[in-house]
Amino acid sequence: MSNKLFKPTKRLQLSITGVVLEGIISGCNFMVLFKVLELIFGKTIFFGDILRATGCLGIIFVLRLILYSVSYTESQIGGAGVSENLRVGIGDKLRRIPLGNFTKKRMGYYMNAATNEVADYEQILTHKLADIIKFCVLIVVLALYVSLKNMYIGFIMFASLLLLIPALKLSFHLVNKYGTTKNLAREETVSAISEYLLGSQTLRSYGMAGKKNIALRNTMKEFSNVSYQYERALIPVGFAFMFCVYVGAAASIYIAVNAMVLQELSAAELIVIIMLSLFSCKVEASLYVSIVAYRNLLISKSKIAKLFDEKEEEKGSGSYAPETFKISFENVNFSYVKGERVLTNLSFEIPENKITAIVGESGSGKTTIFNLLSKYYEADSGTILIDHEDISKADVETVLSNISLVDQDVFLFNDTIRNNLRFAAPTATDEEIINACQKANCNFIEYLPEGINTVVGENGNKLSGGERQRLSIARAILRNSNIVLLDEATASLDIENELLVKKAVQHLLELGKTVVMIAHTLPIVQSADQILVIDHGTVIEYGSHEELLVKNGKYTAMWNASKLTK
Ligand SMILES: Nc1ncnc2c1ncn2[C@@H]1O[C@H](COP(=O)(O)OP(=O)(O)OP(=O)(O)O)[C@@H](O)[C@H]1O
Repeated sequence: MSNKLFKPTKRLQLSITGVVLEGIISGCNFMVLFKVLELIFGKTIFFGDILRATGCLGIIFVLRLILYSVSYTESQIGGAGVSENLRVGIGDKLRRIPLGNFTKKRMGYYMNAATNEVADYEQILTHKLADIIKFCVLIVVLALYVSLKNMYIGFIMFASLLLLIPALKLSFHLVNKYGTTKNLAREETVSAISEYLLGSQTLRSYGMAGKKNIALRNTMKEFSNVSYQYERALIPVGFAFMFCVYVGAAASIYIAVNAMVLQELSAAELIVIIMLSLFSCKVEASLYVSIVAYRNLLISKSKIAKLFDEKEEEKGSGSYAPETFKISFENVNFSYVKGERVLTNLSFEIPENKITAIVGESGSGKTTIFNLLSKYYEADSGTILIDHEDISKADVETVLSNISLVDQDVFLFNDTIRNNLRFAAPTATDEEIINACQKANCNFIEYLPEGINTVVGENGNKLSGGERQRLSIARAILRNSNIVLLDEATASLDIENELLVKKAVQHLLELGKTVVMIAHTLPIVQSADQILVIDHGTVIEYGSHEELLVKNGKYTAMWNASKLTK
């Protein structure tokens, strides 16, 4: 599929033909010049000849201008078309890549692929390919033309063209070595910039923004160092190649002068051959630079192709249609990094239509449980069931259709409250939206001048943390999924907001949802039907608040500690 996306469109192929033709026609200027020189040296030039020559040069100029303008426009349109197809293709591919792949580091890779790499590939199509073909054809035509005048000079021109082979072989080796590193450094820079932009508020508050941000500066410095190394490695090869080409041109001029002395060449032929020898040096230099740049830009193409080859989420291989929403983990093992176990033989049951709270020390694996349940990651072994249906047999979308996640980082679009909620249920009526807002205790909407038509600002920055949190619960209610996961949903809230969120969660229960919440503050989990205490990726205690206190274990210790910090 990806090969199809890389293919130049018909318009682009046409524009390449146009550029090549324009290049060949430019060579005709020399023929007109040659004719004029012959007439001058033969002392047979008349005013009419000058007019005719000027007319020919004019026609060549107009033809070139038309071909160039049409080809340039067509190549830009065709190139933009291929870029658009590639970017749409990348967007579609990203939809099928496991969600767990979207780490901060990988984000830079994906962003770089969709922006810089595609732009580089567009350059291959709009400039480099046509230039390479044009220069190749032009230089062969010139060498053939010169061969007709003097075969030795023609031979030198062909020989210097052959010098391209070792020069390019060596350059390609260097491009592969330094170009790949340069490409990686660019990826790192994109990652660092996006991380910097996302965290700019925090960085500013610590006075680490702008030039003071050493990490970002180092990444940029590394990129400019690698770019410098790349150029420095290539310059000697290019210089040696051009030196040989100019020595060849000097030899051609020497042979041509001798041939004129021996009266084998006319003065007009001598002048044209000198001009063509020097012109072909320039064309060869451009050809060399274009091919090396083309090879470098191909790294971008292979990067995009690699993205298209990335492993996709497993398609659902069996039937999956839970009727109830009891959740079971059976002997689940999982590691993010090979050898570093995060969940070990984890087994538990979460009853339907009840609140289950997951507590445990930081890093014990609570969020990881949610990550596996939402299929952001796949378990290494063991089974995760929703109503006896193995979620590994279902598509991510199918599993997520039953789950709503409310976490600390509520994502809101810079749009109205109505539209922010409606994306959870596109067909929801205003009445249903208002109803969900009431159930989620979003009473603040009543005080907004435009009610649900109020624009919430970029990522909801016109709302408080508690208001955003309750909107997120309203979204979950509107979505009407049977399982609601709350990951530290009240962590950053004051007592008043925490209470409102608690009430909203209670509403979820009334709606018959299976609610699972991760919470650090134990008072909020006190009323949960079941509490799972996680330690080092395994359940060490479970039961209600009262049952756990009787056990006098880890939960009791946590409970006592929480009372002390009050
Ligand atoms: N994407 C990741 N890649 C590698 N390791 C990870 C990743 N996410 C979490 N971990 C590690 O897995 C372990 C469990 O993390 P998890 O986020 O599940 O803990 P948690 O109990 O939710 O912690 P907290 O209460 O602090 O949020 C931690 O040691 C953490 O460093």
